[in-house]
Amino acid sequence: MNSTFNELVSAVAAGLMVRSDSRRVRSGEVFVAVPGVGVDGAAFISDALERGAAWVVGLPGTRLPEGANARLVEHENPRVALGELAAAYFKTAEHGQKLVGVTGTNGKTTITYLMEHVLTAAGRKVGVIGTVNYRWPGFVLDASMTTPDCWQLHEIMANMAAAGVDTVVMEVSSHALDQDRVAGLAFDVAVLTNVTQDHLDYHKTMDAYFNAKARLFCDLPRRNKAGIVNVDDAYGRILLERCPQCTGYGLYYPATGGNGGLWGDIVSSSSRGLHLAMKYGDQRWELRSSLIGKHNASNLLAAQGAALALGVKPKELKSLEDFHGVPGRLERIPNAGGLDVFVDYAHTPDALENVLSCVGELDFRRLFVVFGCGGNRDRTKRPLMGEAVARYADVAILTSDNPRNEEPLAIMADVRPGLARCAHVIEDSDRRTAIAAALAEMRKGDVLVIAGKGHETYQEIRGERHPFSDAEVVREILG
Ligand SMILES: CC(=O)N[C@H]1[C@@H](OP(=O)(O)OP(=O)(O)OC[C@H]2O[C@@H](n3ccc(=O)[nH]c3=O)[C@H](O)[C@@H]2O)O[C@H](CO)[C@@H](O)[C@@H]1O[C@H](C)C(=O)N[C@@H](C)C(=O)N[C@H](CCC(=O)O)C(=O)O
Ligand SMILES: Nc1ncnc2c1ncn2[C@@H]1O[C@H](COP(=O)(O)OP(=O)(O)OP(=O)(O)O)[C@@H](O)[C@H]1O
Ligand SMILES: N[C@H](CCC[C@H](N)C(=O)O)C(=O)O
Ligand SMILES: [Mg+2]
Repeated sequence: MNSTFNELVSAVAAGLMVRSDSRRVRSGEVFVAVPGVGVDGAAFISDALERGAAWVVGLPGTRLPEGANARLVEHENPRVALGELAAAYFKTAEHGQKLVGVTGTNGKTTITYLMEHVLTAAGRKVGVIGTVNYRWPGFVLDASMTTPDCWQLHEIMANMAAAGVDTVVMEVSSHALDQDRVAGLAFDVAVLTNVTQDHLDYHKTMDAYFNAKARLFCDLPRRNKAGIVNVDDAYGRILLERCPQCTGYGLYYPATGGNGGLWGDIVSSSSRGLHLAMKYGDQRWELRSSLIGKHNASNLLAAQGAALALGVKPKELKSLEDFHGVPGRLERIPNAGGLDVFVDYAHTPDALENVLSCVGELDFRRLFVVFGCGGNRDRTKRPLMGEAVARYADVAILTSDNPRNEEPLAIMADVRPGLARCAHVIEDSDRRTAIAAALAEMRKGDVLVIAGKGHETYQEIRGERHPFSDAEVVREILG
């Protein structure tokens, strides 16, 4: 029997459970057949029916097997249907939470931490969903993905609402946008950091990658919500042309004239941090931060722009001066050896360029960089990551990141051409002994950046996650 989507929404709002994995369906429930990236959920409709599904949502043209005792709802996008059903089940729109989405190749996690800090200081109760974890006051859940799947997302927001969270700040990955994981959510503020090479294994072209990110902004103008877009980035400028209602942010306002948008001037930048001067309309204010590097100046601007859009006053932004860093992002690892060691999450060419150019400006003798590239992800970024390292490193130690299901030595071979211009390269596919080799080679006055895995507490090899932390390994070796 065919039924309408509205009938189903009402039933779900009244407590009917929805599943997108046939293996989890129980008697009387709804099965949404999602056309997946790997497989087509429609192939599991029979399985769902055998387990007692009473409703099936599928693409137009979906047929139920002869004699099936279930109601069929056709929907042109079952992923969007799933999001709307999740919103109905968890009553997402009724929570009245403000929702901020941060997208872009690099800087998302950093900006969500900065926003959590400044909004909390301004008296909000904040929940954060992103790469490191999903958290709100009194709760921390392990994150398996940067942007969880749609049902889990609505469920987390409902749990946050029950705990009194009034503002949710989340990272929205390009995969999530492409797969409608944020369907059924209404963003109040969306932020674009930058679009540089990553994830071409999935999106194939930079334009497709950008267009996935741009989807976060499409619906904002219609609902009169705010977009905060980095105009120092070429794709950011394209987005601002497409959505001129968005607010641009950028560094170097004296050079641009500083009209419109939020502009930040780097008054000074050193190993002790940043001193920024902001201009927003006719308002001006300054900020000092212990975060270092131009990329963090940009992240600070983005966080301030989004906070302003949520009604935070410029003078309340001062609380950012007490923010002292994100786990695994240029995190200094104090050690008994007294060596300058940083762990960072740079795993794209642009992130390496940014973090190494910023460390490169510090006062040191030689720069050591331990890095590798993730397996089963964009192969074409590998030599470019090598080139970024070669531009700055005196000694490059090429090793494994998360090889996943690829051969570690094959991944390293993809990176190697990029390192051609680096005078001193050490190769060791074992990340622990690679770090040990770097530490053994270092002398006082040298600095080491261990890039790529940041906060991660595992290494994924042949599909299995083994406990591994760059920071712990340094402490184990140096005491
Ligand atoms: C390639 C990719 O992104 N896949 C994601 C996608 O999978 P999918 O829905 O297409 O799943 P599928 O395996 O093709 O199956 C299709 C449907 O059949 C169903 N099924 C399957 C088997 C069965 O017996 N019965 C059944 O009903 C499945 O439940 C699913 O609904 O949707 C799933 C639900 O949201 C995600 O969990 C899954 O993420 C995979 C695990 C993943 O590793 N994704 C990574 C690449 C990712 O998304 N990373 C980003 C971070 C990127 C960044 O740093 O910027 C992230 O947000 O974490
Ligand atoms: N604004 C920025 N521009 C370029 N590189 C940046 C910027 N901010 C941070 N980075 C670099 O990128 C790394 C990752 O930063 P962060 O975790 O904030 O980004 P992300 O977008 O959340 O990444 P992911 O997609 O992996 O979750 C940092 O460790 C740093 O090396
Ligand atoms: N969210 C990122 C994390 C990459 C982290 C890096 N350590 C790697 O494994 O490549 C991704 O899925 O591309
Ligand atoms: Mg992140």
